[in-house]
Amino acid sequence: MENVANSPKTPSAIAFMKMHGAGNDFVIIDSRGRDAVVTAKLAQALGDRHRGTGFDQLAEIRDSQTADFALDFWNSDGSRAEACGNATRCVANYMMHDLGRDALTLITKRGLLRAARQTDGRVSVNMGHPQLDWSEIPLSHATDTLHLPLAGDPTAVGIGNPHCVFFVADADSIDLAALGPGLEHHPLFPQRTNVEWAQLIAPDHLRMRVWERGAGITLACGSGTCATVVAAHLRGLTGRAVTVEADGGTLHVDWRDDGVWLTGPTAHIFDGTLTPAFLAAL
Ligand SMILES: N[C@@H](CCC[C@H](N)C(=O)O)C(=O)O
Repeated sequence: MENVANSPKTPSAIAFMKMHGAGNDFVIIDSRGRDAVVTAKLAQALGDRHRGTGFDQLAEIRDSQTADFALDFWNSDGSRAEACGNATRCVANYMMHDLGRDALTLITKRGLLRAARQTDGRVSVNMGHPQLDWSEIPLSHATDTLHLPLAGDPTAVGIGNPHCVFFVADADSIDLAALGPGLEHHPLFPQRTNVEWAQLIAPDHLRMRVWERGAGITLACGSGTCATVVAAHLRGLTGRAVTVEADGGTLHVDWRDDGVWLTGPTAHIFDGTLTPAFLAAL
């Protein structure tokens, strides 16, 4: 991918939107009708909460031949992500307003996804079928993904991106900053992993906290919420339709025959422009 600062095609200023879904916050750049402008360097610089805008993920909207639009994701450390449920819901809502529709399709590294606005204004996305085989998640070697060979007996689930889900008695007592980095970089996960700690409240209700790969502690994680409900159901703790309380808000997951549906609130907070000086300094 070309470097923003060095590309002759790079706009001298780049417009962006700031959005969040249950406190999981995003910068969105709409690159429909032009070449992509986001690079790892731009994501890293912009993700700095003091010298940039700060965000958990940066998403770039692209033209697509096969869906209403395409979406690429970067974490705040500059790494790419295959999936981001909450950013997908936020962008889908913006695009549904833009296109005057209540439903649409989009393409991510995860594949073709469907999104729809509910009558109460919440936005749902079908995140596809979960990956349960060690090689798909991926793990570094063949092992039982329902009971990983790690202290705390977590479950691994792929939602296009890797997740490691622990079931604990009290999610609020977990020191995310102390445990997250070691698990994210554990050799069992060759592409690193997102980590969730979930507490059972009822068979249709969980409390969940998260350490995100490439972003650290975040207030919610859509794909992590999907992975948690899949893991909880497979371990016999919950049904397939579960409300999940994250630190930043409430999300709902329904694991249906056509895939895992994630539903929740979205918010468009403000719009801004990256200045020529910021872009030139990259
Ligand atoms: N916030 C996300 C997940 C973002 C990507 C993740 N950090 C990764 O690297 O896989 C969500 O809402 O799904």
